[in-house]
Amino acid sequence: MRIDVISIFPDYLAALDLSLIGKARAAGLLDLAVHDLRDFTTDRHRTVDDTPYGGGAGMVMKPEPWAQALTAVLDVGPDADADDAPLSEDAVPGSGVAADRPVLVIPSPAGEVFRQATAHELAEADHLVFACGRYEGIDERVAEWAADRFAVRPLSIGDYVLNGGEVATLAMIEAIVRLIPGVIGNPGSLTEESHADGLLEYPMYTKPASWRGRDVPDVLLSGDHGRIARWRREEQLARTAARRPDLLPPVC
Ligand SMILES: COc1ccc(Cn2ccc3ccc(-c4cc(N)[nH]n4)cc32)cc1
Repeated sequence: MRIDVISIFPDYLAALDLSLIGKARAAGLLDLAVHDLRDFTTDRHRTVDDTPYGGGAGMVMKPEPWAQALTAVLDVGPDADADDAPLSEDAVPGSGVAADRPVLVIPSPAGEVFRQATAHELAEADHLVFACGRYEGIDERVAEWAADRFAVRPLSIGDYVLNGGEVATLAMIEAIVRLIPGVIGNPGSLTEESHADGLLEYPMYTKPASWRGRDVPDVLLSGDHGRIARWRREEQLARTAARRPDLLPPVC
């Protein structure tokens, strides 16, 4: 997988050099590059923003630097040798993730909510491009213009407002890249975590068996794997009902 990130704060993405993602890059499981949007401006002040048409507070990101940057990442990414053949249909119809069309993720408070299912979908893509906006956002015409060459996906990581797209991009890249085979040492853990089966994960314990007067549930020390599995499922359902009733499967 190839990932390109475009931002006016490229240092914000330095965390992508660390830990599992850093190791995946070193192992050749992931090809990732971060680009400074200001490198795609042409004026002396490297201007990326201007006042909003129609008035209103704040500034809006100018479209041309984005068009220059997005064109550049298409020319260096895995699509670079793509001939001018018409873009293929979606690999999964309606998914927006086509066999050879790069996905342009635009973090936005106005985007579709990014969920674990979205992470699985985007982990199948060959090329992801993240456009990290700042100010009040990016001129709307960029997403319209980009739709000819990208599957454009405005995505939100939750119903709260950040100052820009970088934190959302870090969260989404981490959620996506950990699903790539070989990135996580123990892939079995991917199937037992929250949201993997639609429910919240069960409580976890490790040594010591008794800690400050609090004991690990006896069932987990019983060695009865069937009983342990049943207890864990009951705990998942109880925890999900208490904290995220919206995730509970419908009662038939
Ligand atoms: C018009 O209202 C606003 C619009 C944008 C902003 C700040 N901002 C600028 C770019 C950008 C990209 C993503 C996000 C974001 C994503 C999530 N889930 N929360 N916040 C926020 C962003 C403030 C206000």
